[in-house]
Parts: sequence; structure tokens; C-alpha cells
Amino acid sequence: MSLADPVERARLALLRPALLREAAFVGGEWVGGDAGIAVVNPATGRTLGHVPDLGRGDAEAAIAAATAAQPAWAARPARERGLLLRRWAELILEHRDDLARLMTAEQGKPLAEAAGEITYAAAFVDWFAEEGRRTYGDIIPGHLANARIRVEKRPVGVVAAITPWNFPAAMVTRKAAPALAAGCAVVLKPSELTPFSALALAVLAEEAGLPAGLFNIVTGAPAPIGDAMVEDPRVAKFSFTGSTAVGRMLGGRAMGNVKRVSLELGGNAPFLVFDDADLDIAVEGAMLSKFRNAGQTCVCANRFLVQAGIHDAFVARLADRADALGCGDGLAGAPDQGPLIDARAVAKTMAHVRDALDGGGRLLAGGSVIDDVFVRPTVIAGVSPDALLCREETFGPVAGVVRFGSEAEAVALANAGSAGLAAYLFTRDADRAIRLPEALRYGMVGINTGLISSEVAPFGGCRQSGIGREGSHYGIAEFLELQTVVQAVGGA
Ligand SMILES: NC(=O)c1ccc[n+]([C@@H]2O[C@H](COP(=O)([O-])OP(=O)(O)OC[C@H]3O[C@@H](n4cnc5c(N)ncnc54)[C@H](O)[C@@H]3O)[C@@H](O)[C@H]2O)c1
Ligand SMILES: O=C[C@H](O)CS(=O)(=O)O
Repeated sequence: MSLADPVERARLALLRPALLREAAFVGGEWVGGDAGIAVVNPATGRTLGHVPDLGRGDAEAAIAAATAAQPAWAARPARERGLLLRRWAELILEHRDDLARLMTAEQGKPLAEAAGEITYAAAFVDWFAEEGRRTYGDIIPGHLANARIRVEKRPVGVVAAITPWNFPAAMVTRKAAPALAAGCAVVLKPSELTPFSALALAVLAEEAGLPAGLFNIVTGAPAPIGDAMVEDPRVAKFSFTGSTAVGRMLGGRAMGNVKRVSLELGGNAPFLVFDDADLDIAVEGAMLSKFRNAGQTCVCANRFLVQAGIHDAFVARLADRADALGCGDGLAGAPDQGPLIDARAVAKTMAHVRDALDGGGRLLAGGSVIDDVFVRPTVIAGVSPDALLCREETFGPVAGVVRFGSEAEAVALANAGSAGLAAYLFTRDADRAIRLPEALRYGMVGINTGLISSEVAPFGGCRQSGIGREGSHYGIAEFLELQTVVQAVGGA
């Protein structure tokens, strides 16, 4: 029996209430329906529902189910796997409104953003439904007259995956879709803060006909489940999305057990605006890159580096636009921005604000909190390059602006620190648009755009922002092994 707040539950108003599952999904069975971990709506503080607090043994049971189911799945033609994945994508889109409401309730983002994420999540499933049919191998001319050599691509087997709270649907399908398309089986632990989106995706995967054991969702306190994932010898691949600190710890343990590892970690994106930039395009790009998901995305602009000639016009326009954004509960009206995920996130964001102001920054917009959970979109000019928000990932709606002079100074500022996920560059100088990405140590660079993420392009970082890529035809390689077959013909 759920201990959810009745008001919170009623507000959900799902057309299909069965999509809200207060259970984990192991071996094709819905398990552990008793109250375990409360899931709270960050906008209201009210309990939305509970998920089971499963432990290491349950995670190992899921790994066993995945191990049992994977060979038959891999043996099916890629086209058959693709048809089933396409059906899953169709069901996700058919239930987009309900999935969006569920996401807004547990994560906080406005409904329009949540619906956009559902479309994005379905796009990965749709993309890899096809990509699984293109895992081509090679035929290599033999090194000896009687040698025939071929290279085949085989699914790695059982994949253990851990995902974060900020994109509770898309981060799930960005891993599960390529893994399943490749012929693997998946055991996934969603964030305990936002498990319902992942569980609803499992409801629809089951409905699409995905055989039992191929897609398992294990909910609960992170550590014991993570321990099983990085230690169990049946797990061939560990795929993590989350903070750099946790990813390094878990990824290192997984690598220590010689597992394949993909890490999608933290960012600290520089946003460079040169004097020759189109001001309207730069401000629009800044709004999209900074304030999407209340600044809680790994590729959000984290520090703005603006050349002296355009600086004053840019900060004035940005402050006006930020000031016009409304904050509120995503299920009540249509606010531009929802709450941060929890009190710890608010505290860290405001610590960055205070630090920037104490270091000489000038507050141009925002800078305060509403109802303890909504951080007003904030713009601070005159920020020191030594400020916390220049060195750490803020993960909140704060735009700190540093003025620079020369291009060389901008590149040095941009490459400072250890993150290497995303960077942005606004310029109308064609040579500079070629020259700068070569100098910027980041896995992804947006030029005259603040939106760089899609299912078709490889997503990922270098340095301390991760290992590997997700999405695009590069994304399925993470779940494939190469097998070189050398055959002697003619008996010898
Ligand atoms: N690079 C990317 O693609 C990408 C995408 C989204 C988020 N992120 C990053 O994720 C972070 C925000 O997400 P978060 O707060 O959920 O990160 P987090 O590292 O705190 O948690 C991520 C996941 O790891 C789990 N986890 C935490 N400690 C664990 C442990 N000891 N053992 C096993 N699992 C454990 C959590 O339960 C969650 O499911 C930010 O740094 C953001 O930049 C990166
Ligand atoms: O938080 C980072 C995610 O990857 C979100 S997105 O892919 O940039 O939309």
C-alpha cells in the first residue's frame, strides 16, 4: 500500500496510472512493492510514492536473469531486435504526456522540458533500432597465402548501468537502447531521486514484447547495488553517468575487474563570446545553454567568457532575459524554470553566487531563492577567473561572466580546470570557428549554438569528464567486442 501524499498523487492525473510503478523490475517480474525509499516532488516536498530498497542480493538476481536471457536475445536477427525496439519507441511516444507528468513530478523540470526529454529518450531507441543492423565486421587480406581473416562484432553480454536524476528518461535509453540493439542484456540502477521514469520505461518495454530478463531496473540505496555491478564476474560492461567523483570511484573498481567501462561525468562548460559575434544569437544560445533544466545539465554553460568590446551589451541583454524567466511548480501552470533537485543543490548554487559576489562580482539579475527550492535565474558580471563557479560545476541557474581581451587569453581561461565535456563559441569569424575547436580541450564544441545534444552525434567528454561516447553510430561500439577469426584453408 502506497504511503504517497494523496494530493501529490491526485495531481499526477495520469491517463494510465499503471505507468507509476512502486516496484523494481527483475527477471520480468515486478518485485518488492513494500515502501522502501520515498520519492519526493522537489517543487512541493510532498511524497510522490516509494520504491523498494533492494540490496546486493537482488542486484545479483537481476544479473543472473540478464545472464540467462542474453544468449537467446543475441541469437535473434538484428532486424528482429530492431522491430521490438521500434515498438518500444512508439509506445514511449504514445505515452509522452503521462511520462512527462511523471518526470516533472519527480525531477521538477517544467512539463514542456519533460515532454522534450521523452521525445529525446525515444529518439535513442528509434536510432539504435536501426543501428543494430549495421554492426558490420571486416574481411582482411591474409598475411599468408592460405590465411583467411575476418573480424566479427559480438555483443559484450551483460551490461550494468547507473544513471543520474537530471535526465531520468533520456540517460536510461541512451544506454539501454544501444546495449539491447547490440544483443546485450541490461541491469540498470536509476537515481533514487527519480526512479519512476525508468520504471515507466520498463513497463513499456515489457509491453513492447522485450523478453524477461533483458531489461532489469534495480532500485535502492546505491552502494550495495553498485558493488554488485562492479564486482560480479558475469557483468561484462559497466556504464555510468553521473558525477566525476562517483564515476571515478566506480569506474576504477570496474576496470580493476577488467570490465569494459564507459563514463559520462561532470562538466564545467566555458561559453566564449567574441566581439564579432551576433549578439542576438549569442544571448539566445546563452539562455538555452545556461537555463535549460534550471542549469542542471552536464553541458550547461558554467562560466561565460566575453570579449571586452561586446561585454556590456551582452551582459545587459542576458540579465534582461534572465530576469524575465518565471519560476514555479512544473505541474502548476507553465513556468520557465522549475526547482532544483534538493536543498543540497540550492545550497551549493547559492554558495557559488556568494563567492562570486564576494570576489568582486556585480549582481545583474536574480541572486535569491523562492520557497527554499527555486533559485531565480542569476547573472553576475565582473566575476574573477578564480571564482568557485569558474572551477566547479555549479549545476544551477547562475551565469557568471568573466571579461577577456585577446583570443589567446580566452583559450587559456577556457581550458583551465580538469573538465572536458562541452564548450561553446560565438563568433562570425570563419577562421576562428575552425581554429578554436582545435585549441579547446573538450569532447563537444557548439559554434553559434547553445544546443549540441542529439541522438545522431557522439556525446561525451575527455579529461575528467569521461571515457567513451553515447548516441550516434559510435554509441553502439561501447557494447560490442571484436573477434578476429584467422582460418587456414587447404588443410595446412
Ligand atoms: N556526461 C554526461 O552525459 C552527464 C549526464 C548527466 C549528468 N551528468 C553528471 O551527473 C551529475 C549529476 O547527477 P547526480 O547528482 O545523480 O550524480 P551522482 O554521481 O551523485 O549520482 C549518479 C548515480 O550514481 C549513483 N551513485 C552515487 N553514489 C554511488 C555509489 N557509491 N555506488 C553506486 N552508485 C552510486 C546515484 O544513485 C545515481 O544513480 C553531474 O555532475 C552531471 O554533470 C553527466
Ligand atoms: O546532463 C546532460 C545530459 O546529457 C543532457 S543532454 O543530453 O545535454 O540533453
